[in-house]
Amino acid sequence: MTSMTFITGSTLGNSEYVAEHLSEKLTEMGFVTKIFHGPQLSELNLSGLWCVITSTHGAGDLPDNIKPLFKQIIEDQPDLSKIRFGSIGLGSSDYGDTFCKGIKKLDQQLILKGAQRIGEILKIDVIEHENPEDPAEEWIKNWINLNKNFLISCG
Ligand SMILES: Cc1cc2nc3c(=O)[nH]c(=O)nc-3n(C[C@H](O)[C@H](O)[C@H](O)COP(=O)(O)O)c2cc1C
Repeated sequence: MTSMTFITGSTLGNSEYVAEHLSEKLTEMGFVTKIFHGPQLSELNLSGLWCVITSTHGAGDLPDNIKPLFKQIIEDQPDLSKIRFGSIGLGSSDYGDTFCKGIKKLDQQLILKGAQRIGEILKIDVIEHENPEDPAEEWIKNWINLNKNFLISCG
């Protein structure tokens, strides 16, 4: 059975709802999922599939609950080369240049530490999408397809 780790950063809960929704969908497809809301690096298995979902707050900042993980990734320099991941950002285009800047920062650090991003970052504009779960569900179906060969090799 394939495992998927969801990691969220959230202030108001929207990113957490998206993770919970996607986790349910993947469970229906036979995945074993785990969700971590603002985890410490030490809690995470540094291999396999990750889906990182975070909003942006302040002036392009990550939410407070995922700042410790972001800092640990920069400072502890973990080897993330056994991770394949997807990135989802929630933000509002009202914020102009800082639209979805949080996920861009985190995504960049994961790649710098050797993790391989599959597919493009999904940036969900909450102005356009009253239910961010909808574009996220579409995206993850495509993302699973992009990982098909890897999933087959996992058995
Ligand atoms: C005080 C505040 C600052 C925000 N700053 C940004 C920002 O700089 N860029 C952005 O894309 N969205 C920004 N947003 C929008 C949030 O990212 C958006 O509302 C998102 O759905 C919140 O998700 P969450 O509940 O998971 O934190 C901001 C929202 C608030 C309330």
